[in-house]
Amino acid sequence: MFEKSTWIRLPRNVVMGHDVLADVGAVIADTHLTGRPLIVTSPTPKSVAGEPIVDQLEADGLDPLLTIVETANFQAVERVIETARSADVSYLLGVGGGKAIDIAKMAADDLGVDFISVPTAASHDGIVSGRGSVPDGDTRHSVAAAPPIAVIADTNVIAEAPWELTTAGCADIISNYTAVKDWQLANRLQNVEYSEYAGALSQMTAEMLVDRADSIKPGLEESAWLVVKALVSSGVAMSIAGSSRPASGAEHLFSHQLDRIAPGAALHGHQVGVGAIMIEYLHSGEKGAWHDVRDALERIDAPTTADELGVSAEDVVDALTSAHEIRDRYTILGGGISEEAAIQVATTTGVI
Ligand SMILES: NC(=O)C1=CN([C@@H]2O[C@H](COP(=O)(O)OP(=O)(O)OC[C@H]3O[C@@H](n4cnc5c(N)ncnc54)[C@H](OP(=O)(O)O)[C@@H]3O)[C@@H](O)[C@H]2O)C=CC1
Ligand SMILES: O=C(CO)COP(=O)(O)O
Ligand SMILES: [Zn+2]
Repeated sequence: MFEKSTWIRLPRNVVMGHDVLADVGAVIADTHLTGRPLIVTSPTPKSVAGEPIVDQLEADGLDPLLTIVETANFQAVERVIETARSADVSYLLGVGGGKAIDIAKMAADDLGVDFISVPTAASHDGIVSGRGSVPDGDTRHSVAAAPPIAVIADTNVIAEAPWELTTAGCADIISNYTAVKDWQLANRLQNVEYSEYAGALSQMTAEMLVDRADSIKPGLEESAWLVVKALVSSGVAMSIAGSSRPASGAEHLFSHQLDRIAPGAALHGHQVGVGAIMIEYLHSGEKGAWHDVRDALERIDAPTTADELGVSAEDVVDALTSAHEIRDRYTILGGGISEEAAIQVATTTGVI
């Protein structure tokens, strides 16, 4: 008897392009959301987009509330939940980078209300996904959360964001190569369920971005458009898989460990990019595709070395040797990499 079933949750509206921030009210109306909105944002995105959205919604006769998230952690999720409950909020908007969007989507999931994703930077591929990712003590949780009912990505706002945020988003996409290889390996060695569609979509997204790398330039709205499209596509792959597997393998474990070892040193996307160079080396050896991963990162101006990330050689080796410990996710790191092997991979690839 056939007993397999799946539930793929995708956004109903993906609105992207020039000045679409002005359409927030229209999107809310189209999705039939009623009641009081809570805008969850972080300090810089607050002035770039949070406050203009408040002004727009007030002019539409709504009564929006705004709250600021400084750091992505479970306490922040709890605070947003309390704020929403005490102010009788009906739905949430996450306005900002990955931090604000993750916290808003996790709080919305707990509250059982809808959530709209308004990225102000093309810095990560969680803008569409139904996953939240937050550190918790010595570990990190990738948890199921409410996928956005709508995504509003204003390419004008995103093109004006600092260039390194866009290169971080590109690197997060380039890391899909190793994430998919790790997923396939886990399928072969551990019988982990693998989705051909999600894996192919994730890989194709990385290939399309790399093919267009030379046309991705600072300050260009066309570039913001290309990168946002790729981030949406990668998020859809995660939604199809029902996990972050298509976009998160050992290179992400390495980055999550760096977050603990050298907090705030570099952007998520940049860390996973450097991780992808080394993890590709572990998959395919010295003559393998790690050169291509490194070249693709260089072409989009993303870091390829520990120095460029602002971390030490010891930090890289620590993060590599402990990456397998933080999550029950089988990758090429298996039961762990020795210190000697970590030094060798990081040295051969020029990361340290
Ligand atoms: N759920 C998922 O599937 C995924 C989740 N993630 C998560 O997302 C986070 C990484 O995302 P990232 O966006 O790098 O992190 P942040 O949200 O911390 O944003 C990075 C920086 O960009 C700033 N910023 C955002 N928008 C603008 C803008 N328009 N102009 C100027 N500055 C801006 C932020 O300012 P400020 O400091 O003022 O907030 C912050 O300093 C991690 O926590 C990661 O785990 C990443 C990928 C997928
Ligand atoms: O960053 C992500 C995908 O790019 C999410 O992955 P995690 O589940 O490892 O946090
Ligand atoms: Zn990522």
